[in-house]
Amino acid sequence: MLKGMPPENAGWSLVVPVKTLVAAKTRLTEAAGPHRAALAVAIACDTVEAALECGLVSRVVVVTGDPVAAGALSGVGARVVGDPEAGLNAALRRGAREALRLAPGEAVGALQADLPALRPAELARVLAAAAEFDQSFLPDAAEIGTTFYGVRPGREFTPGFGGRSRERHLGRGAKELCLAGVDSVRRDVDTPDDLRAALALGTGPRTAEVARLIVGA
Ligand SMILES: Nc1nc2c(ncn2[C@@H]2O[C@H](COP(=O)(O)OP(=O)(O)OP(=O)(O)O)[C@@H](O)[C@H]2O)c(=O)[nH]1
Ligand SMILES: C=C(OP(=O)(O)O)C(=O)O
Repeated sequence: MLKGMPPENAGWSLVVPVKTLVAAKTRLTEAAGPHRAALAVAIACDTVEAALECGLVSRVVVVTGDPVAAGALSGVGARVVGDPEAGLNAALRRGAREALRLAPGEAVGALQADLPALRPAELARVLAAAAEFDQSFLPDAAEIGTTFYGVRPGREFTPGFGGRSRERHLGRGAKELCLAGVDSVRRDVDTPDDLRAALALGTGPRTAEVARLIVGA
């Protein structure tokens, strides 16, 4: 590589965790009724499809132990690996190992699976900003959790998702990305209000279709 030139491979491998569908999106149980599992799959597929449309994303590795989710997500272009069944961060580390096996020189990020309004151009802004730091993250819309955590090539991938993960990532020295105009990357969907907010931003087609079946969404 010539001095001063950007690295030849400036792409990102993104790891997306998808929990077993029977246990997924429980905060939407009442709102989604019999459509809860379909909604979880639709949201994850719209998220992954949009991520793969981002020019800075080389691949998406989905970690799941669920055969239905695995089939749907490989159908939209993700590489799927099994879940070690040791919690969310262990699943993310498993996905990161696969990403590094496939592309040792690439940056690795974790992206939540519940971003159905994700816009590829907004994700590109986040990834371009993240590339400036060894370790960084993007807080969720509520500023309590995290929707993206990433590391530059060669840096240790140590995600701290779960609960109040914004605080945890800050405490571990990850750089908080403070960017305007990336609402779609921060708009995670856990509750009926979140779903309404995502629909107002404009979701991918699968989420919109399932949401039409849910009264009040
Ligand atoms: N592969 C994998 N993904 C997980 C695991 N735990 C959580 N996730 C995923 O991580 C993200 C955040 O998880 P949670 O907020 O705990 O679960 P959720 O299904 O989004 O919602 P709730 O059931 O309402 O808590 C979701 O995309 C989950 O699918 C796990 O053990 N393995
Ligand atoms: C797991 C997390 O998200 P949520 O519970 O909001 O899905 C997190 O933000 O770390």
